[in-house]
Amino acid sequence: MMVQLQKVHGSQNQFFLLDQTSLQKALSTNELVSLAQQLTNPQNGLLGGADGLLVVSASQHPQVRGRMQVINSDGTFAAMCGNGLRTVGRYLAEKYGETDFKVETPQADLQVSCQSDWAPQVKAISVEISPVSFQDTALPFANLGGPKLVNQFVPAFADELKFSAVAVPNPHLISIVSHDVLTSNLLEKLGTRLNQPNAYFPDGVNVSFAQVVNSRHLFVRTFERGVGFTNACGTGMSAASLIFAVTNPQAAAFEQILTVANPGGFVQTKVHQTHASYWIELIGNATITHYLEVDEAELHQSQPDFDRFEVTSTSEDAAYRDFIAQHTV
Ligand SMILES: N[C@H](CCC[C@H](N)C(=O)O)C(=O)O
Repeated sequence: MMVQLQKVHGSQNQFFLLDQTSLQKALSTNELVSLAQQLTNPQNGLLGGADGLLVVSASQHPQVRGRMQVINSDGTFAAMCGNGLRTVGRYLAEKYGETDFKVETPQADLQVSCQSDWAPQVKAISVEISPVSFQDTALPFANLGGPKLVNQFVPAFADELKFSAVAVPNPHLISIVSHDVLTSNLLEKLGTRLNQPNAYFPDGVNVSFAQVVNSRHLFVRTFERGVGFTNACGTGMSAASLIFAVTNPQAAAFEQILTVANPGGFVQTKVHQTHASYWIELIGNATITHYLEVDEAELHQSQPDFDRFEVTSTSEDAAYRDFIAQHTV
């Protein structure tokens, strides 16, 4: 039986998307991991590979439209994916003809809301990034001087930078840096080191450097856990927005739309503070670049033959790139 997958991106953070409910026999966890690693491989994957595989399945939770699982290109599962949730949100909105609903993720059912198109063929989705925790056990992290790390020097990581660690709920290490540090090789060195066996982040960590352009505009680069450098990391940009708001009270950034640029374009964030907790709204594109048709049996193969995938390109990626070129921030 022929089934359809999508290749999608949020701010050029690229994924394959598979709806398990479209299969006669859902893929097992091992099959999903193997498929993710092969599809996304930049050398011999499909369409130049991707940063991960988004797996949609039915949710057993009431009033929830579907469930999202995130598999990084190295085969590890992630607790959350902001750019990916926007594309899953669009997929479910079009599947069910709805604009506002919740999507089940490992730690929370999160709100998704379709926005007005940012431009012709540039669909925009708002997603809830939550839960947020600064607790060491939530990332987890250790050996960083206590159960929380907020805006502290960490000489073991870099001589003159302050770092914050936060789970949204996937793990993030954030530093607000100068343009020179942002463009140095420090991010790659630190990201690589903290995603190999290390004394601080046993499960790895997404590492982001954020440059403050002004009080409503950041630029964020991320070295992702389980992937490496990506064009954008939705949870990384959300976490960086939170750290900016928390550590720069004079900017009065809470409840304000922030523009967060990245190598793949830009998104908008809004950091919400409710009593002693936070959540972040992430708004950005949800672009379908290709539709893929393949016999379901191929997906169950240990080494799928990508020549058997019928690929149809859309014109959405060109529309997105035009939009970004006209709105470079
Ligand atoms: N690499 C991340 C998952 C993907 C996050 C990123 N692509 C996003 O848009 O949030 C992790 O293992 O925590």
